[in-house]
Amino acid sequence: MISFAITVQRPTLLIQAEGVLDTGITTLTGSSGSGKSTIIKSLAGLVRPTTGCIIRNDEVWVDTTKNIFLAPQQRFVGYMPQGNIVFPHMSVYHNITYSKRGDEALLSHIMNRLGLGKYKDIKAGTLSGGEQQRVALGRALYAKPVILLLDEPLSALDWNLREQVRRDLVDIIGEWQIPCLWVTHDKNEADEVGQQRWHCEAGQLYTE
Ligand SMILES: Nc1ncnc2c1ncn2[C@@H]1O[C@H](COP(=O)(O)OP(=O)(O)OP(=O)(O)O)[C@@H](O)[C@H]1O
Repeated sequence: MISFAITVQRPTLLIQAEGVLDTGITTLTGSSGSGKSTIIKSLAGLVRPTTGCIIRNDEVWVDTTKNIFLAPQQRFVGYMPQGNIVFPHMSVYHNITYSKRGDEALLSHIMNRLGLGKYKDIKAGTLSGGEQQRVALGRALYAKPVILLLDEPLSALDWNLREQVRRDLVDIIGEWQIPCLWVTHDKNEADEVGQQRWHCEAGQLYTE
């Protein structure tokens, strides 16, 4: 379980967010510029909150009153950013094993589960959008994440691919039994995948 209560001061916006992430998918919707990526990046350790704390079970990731800030690599989060999600010139194998945290057994399980075995030595940049999405998820899972942070995981895909990839992501996340924060612009997508729903507006996080 991850609990947090943070603020992040941006030049034009104060972002205030408080919540608890437990096993299962929590979706985060909100208009452009409302603060969604800032919240996800704060959990990943890529943004330093101005004030507040982030705690996973008994481990303090951030406590600004005590000047505690755990670096991203110490948090073991699986983070899938928006946009270009694979290293295009690296093979699927090297993309997935990038974190060096997993082992052969986990690699083989991920390859099979995501249907990537036959692409192992292929350059990731040559794969289709949906296949690249699976490679990115494979890389996140190989890091043995304690939480998955997905920033618009379907936005780069063609419409006809989205439903299948969405179903695959939901199934796999369910099997891994970890918390997942899934950012999306699409309210229908949020309805379909989320057990818990959050919404961000003008920097303020609301539970729906
Ligand atoms: N590194 C940064 N430095 C300064 N301001 C930033 C930085 N990153 C984001 N912001 C500002 O913080 C606000 C929230 O941005 P954020 O990217 O979190 O929004 P978002 O809800 O994810 O938007 P989108 O849906 O368009 O990705 C915006 O006003 C943005 O300009």
